[in-house]
Amino acid sequence: MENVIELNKVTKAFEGFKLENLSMTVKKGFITGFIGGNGAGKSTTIKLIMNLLQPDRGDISLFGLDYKNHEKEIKQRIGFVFDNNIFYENSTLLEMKNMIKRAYVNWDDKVFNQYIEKFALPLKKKIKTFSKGMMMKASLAIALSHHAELIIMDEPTSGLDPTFRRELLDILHDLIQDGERTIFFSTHITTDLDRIADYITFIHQGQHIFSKEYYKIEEEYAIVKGELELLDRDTEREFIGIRKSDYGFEALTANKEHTAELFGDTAILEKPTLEDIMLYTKKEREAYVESYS
Ligand SMILES: Nc1ncnc2c1ncn2[C@@H]1O[C@H](COP(=O)(O)OP(=O)(O)OP(=O)(O)O)[C@@H](O)[C@H]1O
Repeated sequence: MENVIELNKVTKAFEGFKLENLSMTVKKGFITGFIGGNGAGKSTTIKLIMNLLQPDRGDISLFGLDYKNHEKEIKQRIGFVFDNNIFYENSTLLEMKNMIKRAYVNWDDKVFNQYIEKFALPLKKKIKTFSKGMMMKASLAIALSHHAELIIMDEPTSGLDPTFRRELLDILHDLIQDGERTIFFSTHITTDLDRIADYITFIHQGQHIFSKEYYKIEEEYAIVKGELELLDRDTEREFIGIRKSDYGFEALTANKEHTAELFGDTAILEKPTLEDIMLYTKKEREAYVESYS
């Protein structure tokens, strides 16, 4: 399968934060959701992918090309939806569009006008009168109007109400139907991904935890619930993070089949949410740091 984005052992350090040896790929024709807690390094990774930041070490390629020799070509092929407002507030959307279109060889006014109609956006009102949802739709309309093969978005659904979010997710879903476009977007709202993501990439404190097909997560991970007597040094090794209470324990396993064999019907296995996986991973990493510091 073709990789549209490839990061190979990418490291980027800031004071107090290090994105370390990040290797990941984004597959052509699919939607990849990019998750991680606050400060995990999602925006930093997206900026590296967009060449808005340069790595200290490691290689980044898009469409099999590197920025050093192919920056212009790569940028033409990406539609980037920013997390904050890039528009001039006193301009109209029409004025902004006429300015931005000059940067793109394949700009297509017909496509732009279709999105303007679909999103019911006013072309001649000043941007400062736009709501957050309208602003997001305007960014999306612009990102989609130059026949970009790759759409990258940093937190596109944050701050949007549920109706707008739903609408945006439906649009993203429609966009990839021809198998030619690829979407990569970061989000805090992991339930959004249940609806549309084919792949999930998860980072935590600058470390890559996994990149997986969504359905594999359900196959491999489970929440396990049982009585405390089931836990000992051996069985605890089975888990990523354990929560104990007077009534029993709840834990996450990344080895569902083996766990099911080990505990038989003494424990209950349930389907985890992405939020569960993030929470237990955070717990495990914190416990590890605590015990070795
Ligand atoms: N230009 C910079 N200079 C110094 N530190 C930075 C810079 N950009 C980001 N950081 C730090 O890097 C860390 C990761 O930030 P980043 O914005 O990539 O995380 P994130 O996963 O997008 O978080 P959030 O979900 O909260 O937006 C943070 O601790 C942040 O303060």
